[in-house]
Amino acid sequence: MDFVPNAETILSRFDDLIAKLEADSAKEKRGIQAARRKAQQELRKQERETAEREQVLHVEGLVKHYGDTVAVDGIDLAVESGTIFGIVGPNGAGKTTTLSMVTGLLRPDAGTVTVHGANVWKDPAAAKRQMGVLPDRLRLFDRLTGNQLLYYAGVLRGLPPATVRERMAQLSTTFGLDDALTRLAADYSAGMTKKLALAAALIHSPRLLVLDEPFESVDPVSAASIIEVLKRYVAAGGTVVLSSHSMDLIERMCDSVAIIVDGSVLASGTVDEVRGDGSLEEKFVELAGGRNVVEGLEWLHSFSD
Ligand SMILES: Nc1ncnc2c1ncn2[C@@H]1O[C@H](COP(=O)(O)OP(=O)(O)OP(=O)(O)O)[C@@H](O)[C@H]1O
Repeated sequence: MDFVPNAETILSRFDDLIAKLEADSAKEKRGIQAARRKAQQELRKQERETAEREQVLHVEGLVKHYGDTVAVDGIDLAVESGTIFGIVGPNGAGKTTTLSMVTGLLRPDAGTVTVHGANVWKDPAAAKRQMGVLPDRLRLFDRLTGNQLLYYAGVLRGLPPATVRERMAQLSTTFGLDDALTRLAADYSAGMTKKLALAAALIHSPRLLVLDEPFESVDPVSAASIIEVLKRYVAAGGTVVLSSHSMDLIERMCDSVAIIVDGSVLASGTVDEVRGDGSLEEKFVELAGGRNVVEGLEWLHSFSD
């Protein structure tokens, strides 16, 4: 006779089965949770690495005093690779002082600057190797010709002479300097000097370009060529930090912007974030304290002769 389990036995088997399923699923759940934790750790690690890799320039707490004048008052900046970062601000705001400290030309009173992880003041050789710099009020060796200046800029950066000559030819054509290269730098116009210095800053194809007012004195056609060169450079992974008084150029070419007033960053972010609903110029005027009221110049309206 076949054994027929009674209802109690059947219930008890169901309970066993449910308990087993619950134990299995708890075990499975623990396994899945552990796998998720591992994936999350991996993701955080990747995010950290990406953030470190992408931050080409990191400026923290930069300060510079000239006697009683506080030129730079605790500036922080973070610039990602493959972007153009614009610095704007009124005259005397501290832009040149900031960029001079970023490039290792001026020692800060406080703060740190790192370029691709290299501290500009602790490991200047490693940091400067990665930078191309167009300083403000630049002085060229003006008894040299344009050709000689570009050649020395290239070989001093360790490039083979043949490579330097090839790049010189391409840069001078791009910047419209072909006819000027045999002339002494002393005889260059302000705009030509700027373009020659920019070519010298680019010749070793640095990872980071720091350009203090690259468009000052430059004609619109040359400015368009410079913008084109810079855009292609960042598309290939290069990074540009530049200062300018042209809000139009900054809006057209920059990914991010910082507005500096009285040595402090009053706004920074993407160009869209900073300008909000208005134009960048409106935001600039608002943060810089508005336009000066012109009074007391009536004498200028009556002529002395
Ligand atoms: N070598 C110096 N000695 C004394 N004061 C200085 C020196 N260099 C700059 N300053 C002062 O530091 C402040 C910031 O000057 P900085 O040249 O950085 O301004 P900026 O934003 O580049 O101005 P601009 O748009 O006119 O070029 C100004 O008050 C300036 O007078």
